[in-house]
Amino acid sequence: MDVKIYIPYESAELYITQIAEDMQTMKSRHLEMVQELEENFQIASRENQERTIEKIRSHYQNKLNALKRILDLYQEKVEKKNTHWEERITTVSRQNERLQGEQIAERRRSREEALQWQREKNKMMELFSTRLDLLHSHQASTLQELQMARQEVGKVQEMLRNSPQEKGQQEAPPTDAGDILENDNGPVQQTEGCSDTELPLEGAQARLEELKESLYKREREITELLEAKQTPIPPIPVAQPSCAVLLRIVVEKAHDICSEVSEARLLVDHMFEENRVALAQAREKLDHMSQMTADDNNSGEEVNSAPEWLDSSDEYASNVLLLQETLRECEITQMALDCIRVGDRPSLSDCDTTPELDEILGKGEGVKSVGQQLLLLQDQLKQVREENRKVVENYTSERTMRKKYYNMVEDMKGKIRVFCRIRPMSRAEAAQGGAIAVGRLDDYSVTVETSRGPREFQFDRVFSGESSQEDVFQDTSRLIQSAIDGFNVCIFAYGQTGSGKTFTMVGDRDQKSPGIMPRAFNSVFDILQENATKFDFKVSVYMLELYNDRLQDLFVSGAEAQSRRVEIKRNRKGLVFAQGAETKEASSAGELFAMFQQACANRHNAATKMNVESSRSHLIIGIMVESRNLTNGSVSFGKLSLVDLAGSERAAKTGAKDDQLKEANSINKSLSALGDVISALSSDLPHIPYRNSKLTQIMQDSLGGNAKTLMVVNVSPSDCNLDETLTSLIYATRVKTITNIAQRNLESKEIAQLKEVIMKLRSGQPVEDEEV
Ligand SMILES: Nc1ncnc2c1ncn2[C@@H]1O[C@H](COP(=O)(O)OP(=O)(O)OP(=O)(O)O)[C@@H](O)[C@H]1O
Repeated sequence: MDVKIYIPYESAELYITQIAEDMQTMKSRHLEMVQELEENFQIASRENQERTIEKIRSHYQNKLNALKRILDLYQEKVEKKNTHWEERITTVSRQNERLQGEQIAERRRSREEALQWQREKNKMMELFSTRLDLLHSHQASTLQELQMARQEVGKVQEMLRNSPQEKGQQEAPPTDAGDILENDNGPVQQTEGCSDTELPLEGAQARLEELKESLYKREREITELLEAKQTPIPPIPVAQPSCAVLLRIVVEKAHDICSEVSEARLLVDHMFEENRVALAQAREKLDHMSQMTADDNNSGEEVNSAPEWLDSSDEYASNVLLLQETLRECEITQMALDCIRVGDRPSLSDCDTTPELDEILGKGEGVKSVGQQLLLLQDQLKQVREENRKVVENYTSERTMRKKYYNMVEDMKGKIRVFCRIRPMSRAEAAQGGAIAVGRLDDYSVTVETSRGPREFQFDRVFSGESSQEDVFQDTSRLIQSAIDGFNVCIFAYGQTGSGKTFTMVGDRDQKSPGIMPRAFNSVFDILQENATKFDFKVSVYMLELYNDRLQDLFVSGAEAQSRRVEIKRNRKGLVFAQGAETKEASSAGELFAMFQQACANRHNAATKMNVESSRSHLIIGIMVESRNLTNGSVSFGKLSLVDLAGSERAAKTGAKDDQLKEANSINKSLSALGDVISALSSDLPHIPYRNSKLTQIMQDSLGGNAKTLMVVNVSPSDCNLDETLTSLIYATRVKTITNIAQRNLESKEIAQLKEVIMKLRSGQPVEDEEV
């Protein structure tokens, strides 16, 4: 049964109002809760996001750390390899030097031997000419006698011809003569008559005999003389001990090289093997030929007759000779190579008593063969040296290439490039008796002899005292192109006073050897000229001096310079500019150079103990190049800063007093501020103290900034300046680790146009509609 409860209207209204109010309260509470929940959700999602970000960050940090570790490992490896190669190079260069020394000694020895040979030859020539003279005189007298003999023979023949006639005349009339003959006295008379006619004949015969005898005698003498002429020249007494020593030294040295240089050892082994094969082949061929000769001899009818082909061909004989010669050479080479490999020390007496060698050398030609053998060994030594040289060359070029690519990578990373230039020893240093303590090892390394042994430094390029201004500039010209392409480029020289900074940056006094600055002026305008069809260029320049911590405009002099206030400012992009300094436009290298000369004339120089024309200020030249691309209208702004720093110095050493002492203090202060900036940058410190000096303020965009920077560290080679040189080199090494963030200053056509409009508006010029 339904029970109905009636609530009075007022109460019901009250309840309903109450319920409505409660519901309203609940709703607002719910809304609050929803809002709270939403807020919580947002907080939670933000936290989530942050956690994710943190996770990603740590992930990448880990990755970065891993990469860093890999890089470190790689660098360590590279350094290890570097040291390994350097050691090898040092060993090889030392060997090379030793070999060169030996070569000189050998050359001297062979010159002496050649002189001795010459003397002996002259002696023999004299002997020959006296013999020839003798022969000639003999020949002349023989001819004379022959003439005489011929006359005598003529006479005898005449007499012989006349005698039968006379006989006929005597026998012809059968007269009294026969009677006479028949007389008792007749035969006597006849005999007498006969003996009268035969007497001259007998005399002629005797004379003939005499002549014959004399002719034989002459003939014998001439034959003897001729024979004497044909007898071999007695062996020239070459200084055998020197040969023996030379042979021993050559073999010893070759063995030393082989034991120290593995490539040489391999080469000798290879040569030995090749020679062994050649020797076997030559022997085989010679055996074969002798066998053929013997066969032909046996098959021939006459035992002693030579084979047909032997008779018919001279070629055969010469082939045999050639083969014998080859065999002999191979055998000598074999012995020499064996000695070199094993390290035997042959002496000439050994050679003389070794029957094997006797056989090879040939008894009568001992001296000549030793000479030949020496020549052979010298040839081989030359070959080994040549190979050695090639190996060294390969090492060097490989090392150079590696460093070149390493530098390129560093350059791309934005590392500041550092060149080191060692100037020649100055007269003052030579007079002080200073020894050379700093030297260039190769294109990239410099070595310093310190009291604790040699210390090596690596740079992007190293120039020695012999390097020309052109050599130094050649490697900097790439940066000038960068300045024109819209980069900020800074080239500065650093080093102790008198180390050659001004020589490097400016050149010598009369500009016979211009330095980087004048060369850069030419180079800028040469590049502009080359690109004149593609770009429109504008070149402007300021030249400043930082003297006693005060910036001075070098385009003005005297009182005006004193009154003008030049301040270092940086634009929004962080680029440094000199406010208050005059900026002049230049349209040619000549014009720029004239401005430079004017500026140099206003610069502060003074003589110090260390340098007769010491720069007492820092010279700063800024060349701004604005180039408008004629094809796309884009504009780029590049700045080439060229800085010749004043020299760091020790007051005591330079002999500075009064004003000069003040100058020196100011220079040293600014340089030490520069040192602090370099230290902070190289140690990655959060704060870089650029503001400590005007010099560091000027160089702010070049060191750790957005410029491409090249520093030339100049050093003296003398041990008198060893401390300063070491300090400079250590600083320079630190600078090398600083990374810049080089950026191109490029604006699109539109921005460039708008800027132009603003400029026009500022200067109150009218602006066309289409310009905007
Ligand atoms: N590479 C070089 N070849 C020949 N002479 C040199 C070379 N470098 C320097 N010199 C000579 O050495 C002397 C000192 O050089 P320089 O004036 O350039 O030194 P610096 O470092 O600028 O000195 P400072 O800091 O005192 O101005 C000069 O006479 C210069 O001609």
